[in-house]
Amino acid sequence: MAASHSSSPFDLPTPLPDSPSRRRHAYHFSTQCATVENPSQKDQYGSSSVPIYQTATFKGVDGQYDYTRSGNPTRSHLEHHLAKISSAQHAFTVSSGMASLDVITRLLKPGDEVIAGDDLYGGTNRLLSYLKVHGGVIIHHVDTTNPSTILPLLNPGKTAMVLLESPTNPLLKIADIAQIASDVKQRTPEALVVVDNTMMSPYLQRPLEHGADLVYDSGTKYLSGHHDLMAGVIICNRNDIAKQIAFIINSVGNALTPFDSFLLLRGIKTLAIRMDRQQTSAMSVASYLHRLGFLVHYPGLADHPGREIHEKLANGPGAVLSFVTGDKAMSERIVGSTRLWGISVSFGAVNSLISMPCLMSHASIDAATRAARGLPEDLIRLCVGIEDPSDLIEDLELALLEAGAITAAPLADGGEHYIRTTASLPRAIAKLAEDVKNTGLGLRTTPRKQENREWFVSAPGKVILFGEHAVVYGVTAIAAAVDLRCYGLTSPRHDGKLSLKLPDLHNFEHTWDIKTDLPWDAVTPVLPGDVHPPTLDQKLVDAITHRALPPAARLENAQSRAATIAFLYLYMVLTHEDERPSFNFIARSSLPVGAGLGSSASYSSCVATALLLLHQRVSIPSLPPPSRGATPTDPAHVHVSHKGRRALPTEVADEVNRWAFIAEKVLHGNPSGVDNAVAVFGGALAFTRAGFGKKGGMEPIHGFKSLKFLLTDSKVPRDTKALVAGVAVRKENDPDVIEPALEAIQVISDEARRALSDLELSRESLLTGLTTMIHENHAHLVTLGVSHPVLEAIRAKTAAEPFGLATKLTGAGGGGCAVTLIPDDFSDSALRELLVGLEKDGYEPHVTTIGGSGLGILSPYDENNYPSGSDSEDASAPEKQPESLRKAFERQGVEELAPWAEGRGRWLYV
Ligand SMILES: Nc1ncnc2c1ncn2[C@@H]1O[C@H](COP(=O)(O)OP(=O)(O)OP(=O)(O)O)[C@@H](O)[C@H]1O
Ligand SMILES: C[C@@](O)(CCO)CC(=O)[O-]
Repeated sequence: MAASHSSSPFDLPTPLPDSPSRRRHAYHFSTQCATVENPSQKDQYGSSSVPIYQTATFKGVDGQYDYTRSGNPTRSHLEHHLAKISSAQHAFTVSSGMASLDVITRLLKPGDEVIAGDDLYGGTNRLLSYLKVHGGVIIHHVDTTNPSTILPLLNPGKTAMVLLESPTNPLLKIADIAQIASDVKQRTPEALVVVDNTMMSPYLQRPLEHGADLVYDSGTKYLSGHHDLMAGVIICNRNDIAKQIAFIINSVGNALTPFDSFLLLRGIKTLAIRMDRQQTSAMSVASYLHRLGFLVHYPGLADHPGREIHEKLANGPGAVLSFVTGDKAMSERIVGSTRLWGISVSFGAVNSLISMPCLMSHASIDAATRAARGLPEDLIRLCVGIEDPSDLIEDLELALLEAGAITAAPLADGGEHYIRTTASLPRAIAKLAEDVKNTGLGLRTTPRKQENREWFVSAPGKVILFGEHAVVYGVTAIAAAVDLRCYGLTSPRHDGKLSLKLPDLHNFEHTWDIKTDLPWDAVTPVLPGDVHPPTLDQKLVDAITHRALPPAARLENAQSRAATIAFLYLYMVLTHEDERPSFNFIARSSLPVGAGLGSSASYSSCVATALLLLHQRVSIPSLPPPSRGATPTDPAHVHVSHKGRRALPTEVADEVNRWAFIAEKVLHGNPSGVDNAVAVFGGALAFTRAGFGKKGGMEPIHGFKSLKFLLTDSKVPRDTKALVAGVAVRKENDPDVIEPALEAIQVISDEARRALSDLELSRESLLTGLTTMIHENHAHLVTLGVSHPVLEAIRAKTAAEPFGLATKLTGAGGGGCAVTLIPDDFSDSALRELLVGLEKDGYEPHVTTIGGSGLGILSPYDENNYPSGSDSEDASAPEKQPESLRKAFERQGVEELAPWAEGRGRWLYV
């Protein structure tokens, strides 16, 4: 055993170049899996499969092996192979996954403290409970999805182990292993971070690379893949820990048998190929259930709360998912009705399995504890195998039908589809009604009250990767949120006035007397619950333009003029009867304005959100008051910025999106709606405008998070409205040129969408494909007449040696920004050189990843801390008041805007 453990994990080295002109890359994971070689342990007969040394003892003294409990050649091969594929220094194999944990927990002493998750495999929980009673070990169970819950429990000198699963079993919760490991190392460096990696296998996740000290796997699952053996694997890099583990295994005598070592080695050869297939099918099954309206736990789904962190830690969402039906008896019927899905505990085999954790794998946790830890009794776990996914979905569909969980519903075109049955819906609806009653969440139907809060809202800009302009004519666009945002802040007034301040637009500011300065005779209000007609009320636009705008001298800037009309238009249309809220609104952006990154849509989304909140047409759940007094630096609530994702209900997001689209119409003339959809929903979307002979809608796209882009602002101003109108004219005049270009862009978008969601596509093929598509899409945009010499210069610069990068214009073009794909192997020094070069030419480059949060609203917790920025209050005792949120907001530099805003407290996101 010692021989294999001391060897380097890279015993299967990249071969030397066979000619200077032909490079060889390091072997990929699947090659490493399939190639079992241990140069320090050659077989005497050259057997191509590792032989089974089915012997208890070895003859002679001073040999490498003497007794199979301590070491066996078959096991050595296996452990060497496992260390290699896990990029680890040491690997050990024992008789089961639980035996791995048993070995690891033998490192503990009485009095030691262990911090573990609250959604753990039942067997893990059972062993920890045993240790608590019989070993004097103190166990703390916490929600590991929130690293800050661990911090108070890290007890220097006491905390000996932090035990994590990610994703957890069976709720698929995600723990930020890297963050937790870093916190643990900082506060209790002596504590070991241990990760159960069984759900992922070393193919998808290698926790040692994220700071874990010890990783264990149940080899019974994905590593072996056939449910024909039991095995446990332990890997680590630290020699001191490896020595103790080897000692324990030898003393306890639970090392893996030669025959099981042989079987496990055989299974590992196909790990990558099995996992690829199982994962792709799992995604299909998860999406299918999600579409039907079930609550599905799967980190591959766009609405999974831990998806962003998971994508940072792992190379895929895996092949286990779970979902709830709302009814335990119904879940039992579903499980009992499947034929292809075997009812069984465990997972990871080539055959698909279905189970109810509360009755099976987690039955050893008592019902009260299950309830306390939020494990639903009706939860169904699906472990997807390698069968044909259409058979799996069909079998599941029949079981759902048989159990009464779904039912056929007619479609408008005469066809039918399946929907979730109402049997479980009344509960959901009742719950929603209860939520609305308790928290005020959702859309308002009751009369408004005086609004005294400051509302702080924000929305991101966007980058269109494929399909700009064409999207206006029903072609699909692929777009994603960028990490630059517009922020809007309201502060109440009590003097019947309304003010708008736009510091980004030459510090434009104006105040209106609501009653006398606005053209109320021209407005037809849209009542709460109604939707705005598809076209703008031109009469109102004209009335605002001619009667409400400040004198021309103050509004010669076309940008502030448009922004003001959009703001007043929404304010007036949303107002009905006497409900005319009096407040100040100020908007600031970290986005370049009018540069093609959707500054108008993020501004529109902020205006729409602020106005809907002030008109009390939408509301959000409020937090309970803080337990201690807030100060300007301490909001007195746990700061969970970016953890508030999915906290804003869909109906609020939809309503904001509808109104942001109206504001966009004022600003853009004929917008497709893609920009405001990204500003509100965030992430990455394939967006198709409705009404061009095909179904409109949007679909989240995965796979963007890992891509790096360079956005270069050419600093050449342009006007989206004019550019969009220009394409319309060209399309009218020259359809034979423009129509084929639009069709070609649709093909590119379809291809990009397929490539980005194809989990089986290699990274290299994805990047090569995207590069080609970027070049092609740009060429079509040139045909549409929206490029600009400066954009071509940026393209040439990024494409030139030594960079060789693909760039296209993004957004409306005509100047504005260019987007460049930065491949994984592009060196930091080359990137620095490129940035310096671009800056030297007068451009503003910005390296970014895309796909972050959409609309955000700061939860209104600290009304007392930040007094309202009302004019009268400011005037009365300015020195005595703590600084208003508004003043602080205005004071921040553009660079500080985002971190400062984030630090204000708990942001709730769509
Ligand atoms: N921070 C801001 N404050 C006030 N108004 C803004 C702000 N940002 C954008 N706007 C409004 O949006 C307009 C810019 O819209 P335009 O469509 O030209 O650029 P963009 O949205 O950045 O680019 P694209 O639509 O091509 O993505 C401005 O003229 C202004 O009216
Ligand atoms: C040019 C365009 O396609 C994108 C502007 O960001 C216009 C639109 O879709 O509204």
